[in-house]
Amino acid sequence: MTQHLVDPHAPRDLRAFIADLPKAELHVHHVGSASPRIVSELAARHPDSKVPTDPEALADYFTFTDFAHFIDVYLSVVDLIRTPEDVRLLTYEVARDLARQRVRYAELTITPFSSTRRGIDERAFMDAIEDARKAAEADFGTVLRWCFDIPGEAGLQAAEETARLATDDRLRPEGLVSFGLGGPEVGVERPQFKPYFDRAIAAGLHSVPHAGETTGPQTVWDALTHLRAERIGHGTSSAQDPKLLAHLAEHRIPLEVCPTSNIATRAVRTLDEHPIKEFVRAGVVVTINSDDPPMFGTDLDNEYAVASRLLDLDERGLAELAKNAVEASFLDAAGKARIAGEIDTYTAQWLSR
Ligand SMILES: Nc1ncnc2c1ncn2[C@@H]1O[C@H](CCC(=O)c2cccc(C(=O)O)c2)[C@@H](O)[C@H]1O
Ligand SMILES: [Zn+2]
Repeated sequence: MTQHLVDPHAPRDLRAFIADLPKAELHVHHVGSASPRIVSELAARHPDSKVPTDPEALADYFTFTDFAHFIDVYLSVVDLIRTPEDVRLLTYEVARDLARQRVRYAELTITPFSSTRRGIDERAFMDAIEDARKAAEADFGTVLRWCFDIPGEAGLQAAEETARLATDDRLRPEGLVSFGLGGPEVGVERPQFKPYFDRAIAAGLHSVPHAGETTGPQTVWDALTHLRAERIGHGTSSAQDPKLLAHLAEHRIPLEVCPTSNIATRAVRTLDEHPIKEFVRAGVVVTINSDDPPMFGTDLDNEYAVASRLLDLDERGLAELAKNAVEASFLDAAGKARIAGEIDTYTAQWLSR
């Protein structure tokens, strides 16, 4: 495991509280969540791949010099997923890992363009993720929903394909709730994707683009104004623009904060320099997420432990963070009330021990 996983500063009993705290995760990538075991199994099936087959060697392979290097490694894992059975297995196992952390609801970001352009049939792809989603809910009680995102660097052809797969009633999966934009931000201006987000929003999907992860606050402004973002993936550079922070706070537009991701991709130098404190101080709604947990040597529980340290939170503060994610989710009202109730009951029982 790389150095990130165990946050040495979080008190032991808070980690015990976090482990069983019911949680929702809103910013976690499908391929990025493939466990070292799954990745090494897939790599063993494809000897031509540069991805190590040994889980230990994989930890070193998942150490990045910069964001571009992260994307290269990410795509080498995408290349391993070649059949609908690979997709179904990966999705079900990701759900198992989420359930182990008491994640009761997750919006998983999937990049269907990356799979269909690598030859996976689109109908078989949709059937595979839906089969896994229904099996996971039945077997683990974890509710999964999908975000389809455009790999922005792949340009408007990828945008067109992603919008088609997300809005064609013969193809779009039942679990699809949102539409995103991922990949490198440098040189990938957000306004060009407006027509595709307009089509997705018209089809009833929620807009949740990445923005401000590796570029400045203008990218976040563009995501808000041109793509009508309801939440922002990362939004890290928002802290550089007090007007943007005030806008996010006033309009209660949540940031999907992924602390360890920002360190692993070198978007932020150290956790102590992470702007999450500024977000909270400005009244911005913050949710805690893991992004690509095995690739960053972390998991959602560890991200909550990191947040407890950076924000000096006790159990009640952590429960509020968890409820922020439930409230910011696109789950129906009854589902939100159920999970928020589980959080309150669990926290009350813990504090009354
Ligand atoms: N922290 C992150 N920040 C941003 N994105 C993240 C993060 N974590 C994971 N991703 C995922 O990485 C993918 C990148 C895929 C990509 O750039 C690309 C470029 C050219 C061709 C192709 C192809 O498939 O042929 C793909 C995105 O789709 C996104 O879902
Ligand atoms: Zn992401």
